[in-house]
Amino acid sequence: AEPQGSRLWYMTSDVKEIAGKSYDYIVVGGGTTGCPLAATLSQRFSVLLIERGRSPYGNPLIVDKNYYGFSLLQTDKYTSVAQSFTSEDGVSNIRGRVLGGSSAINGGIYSRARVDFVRKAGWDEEVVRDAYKWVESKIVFQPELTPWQATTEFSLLEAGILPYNGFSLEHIQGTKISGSVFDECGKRHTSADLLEAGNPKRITVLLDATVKSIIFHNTGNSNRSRAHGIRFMQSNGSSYETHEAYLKQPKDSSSWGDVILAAGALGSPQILLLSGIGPQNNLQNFNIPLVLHLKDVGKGMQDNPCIAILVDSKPQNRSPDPPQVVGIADDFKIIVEGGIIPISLNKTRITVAAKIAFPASKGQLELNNTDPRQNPAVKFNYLADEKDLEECVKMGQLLNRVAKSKSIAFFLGMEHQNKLMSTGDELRKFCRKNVRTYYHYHGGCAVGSVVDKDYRVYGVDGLRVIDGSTFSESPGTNPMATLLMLGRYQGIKILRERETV
Ligand SMILES: Cc1cc2nc3c(=O)[nH]c(=O)nc-3n(C[C@H](O)[C@H](O)[C@H](O)COP(=O)(O)OP(=O)(O)OC[C@H]3O[C@@H](n4cnc5c(N)ncnc54)[C@H](O)[C@@H]3O)c2cc1C
Repeated sequence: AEPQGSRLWYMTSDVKEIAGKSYDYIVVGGGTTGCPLAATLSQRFSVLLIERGRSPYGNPLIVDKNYYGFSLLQTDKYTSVAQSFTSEDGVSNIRGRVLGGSSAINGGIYSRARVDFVRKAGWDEEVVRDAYKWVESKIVFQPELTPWQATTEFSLLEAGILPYNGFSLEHIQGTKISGSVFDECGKRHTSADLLEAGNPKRITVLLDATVKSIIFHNTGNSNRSRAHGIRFMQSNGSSYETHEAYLKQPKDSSSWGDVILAAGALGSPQILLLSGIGPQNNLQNFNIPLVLHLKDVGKGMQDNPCIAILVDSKPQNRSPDPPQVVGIADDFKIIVEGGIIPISLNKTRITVAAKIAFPASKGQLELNNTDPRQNPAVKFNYLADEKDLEECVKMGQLLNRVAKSKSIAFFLGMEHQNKLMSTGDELRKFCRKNVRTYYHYHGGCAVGSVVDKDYRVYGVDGLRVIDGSTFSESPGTNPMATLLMLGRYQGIKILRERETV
């Protein structure tokens, strides 16, 4: 068993211990959405939560704010807590690979989605509110501003991002201090901490195990396939050594549980494809037997285009400082944050970065090999749509105003030194050349095209996807809060569904 402090639920890295066992629910991916989902389902059902990465507990790269950003620098192919990938656009990016998922490596900003996003999603507003509050009572904190964050706050106000809204978890126009998953002692609380709110006797966490595919059986007379279990391997073991775990199958099939993919915007479409669900031609290229031709798996991939300015003129050795203050500008279309980010083990840069909240450009994800541990091929088509390019110009103008603010000059002890772009043409060129990620990528298993409004995969039984891959558009604000909420929300919905069976 893995070290887990005083935690009561069972956690192991021994794949053989789990092989052959059956559970009411199998949640694939112990990330931002998967942990609250597993915790909630465990209130009544046995749950296997299977995660390809290791434990976050006791790892300073994850839990200690002083090491914020270091986990993004130290990536390797199969075991580091962050896995790097480069999209086909040539932009380098990161995904979480640890219990807690990307909530264990991210900037920690916690901000609820607006009510219009919730309404458009068709969610029950009261259950959403309760689910947000459930998360917030456990892992969300009001930050005390660091000197650089206080400077960011003043510079955003000087740049005209008004009004000043003080501390707020809501997504409101202007400048606000946001919630954070770092507590007052600088300790990060990941989604894994939410497992403590479940029933420990019914949760089994299998770490260091990568799911290769879903096991399907044909049901009854119909030709419909039903998920029956999963195939998995030791994450750093041989891909030829495969194990299986199953869903319990009580006599009454109406009380069967589900395999639920919560493997993130890259992981969930990848597992569907590896399991034979997706566009036929992509599966044929890799000789994967077709279970269901579902053309939209991997479609609609989006990443919010970002541009950033370096505020300091050269690398220094400051303490890393994740964002605490957010500017929400241009009628919610632009989000701005500042941070101090390590660029090597002893050098940092001070940055202010802005993202396009609702990009129009979309791309796609495809398999490029059949190893579930490797990244699939993904293209986001950053700024391909002219509207995104024009929004990027506005972001550039806004960042220029922030960089030239008196607050930043005061913090640095001098005027901003770096050359700023000013004309539309210069900024367009700058955007095209320097577009990068804000790490808020999503899509690939969108509601309405791959999963239905209950997050069940179309055309098969016993299989759902619940995570960032299901977003057909960005929540506008930082997505973590809404994904934590979504795990809890869908868990509650499933429990309620089962009550009526
Ligand atoms: C560097 C960075 C900074 C960010 N900053 C912020 C921020 O400050 N605020 C904010 O709101 N958002 C932020 N985000 C975005 C946010 O963290 C993500 O959108 C969100 O965490 C995604 O949640 P998810 O549940 O969809 O996926 P994840 O949390 O990534 O979870 C997916 C899990 O599935 C596991 N998995 C994948 N494939 C398999 C497999 N085959 N078998 C077993 N397990 C598998 C992964 O290891 C991972 O643990 C940031 C993201 C990054 C990367």
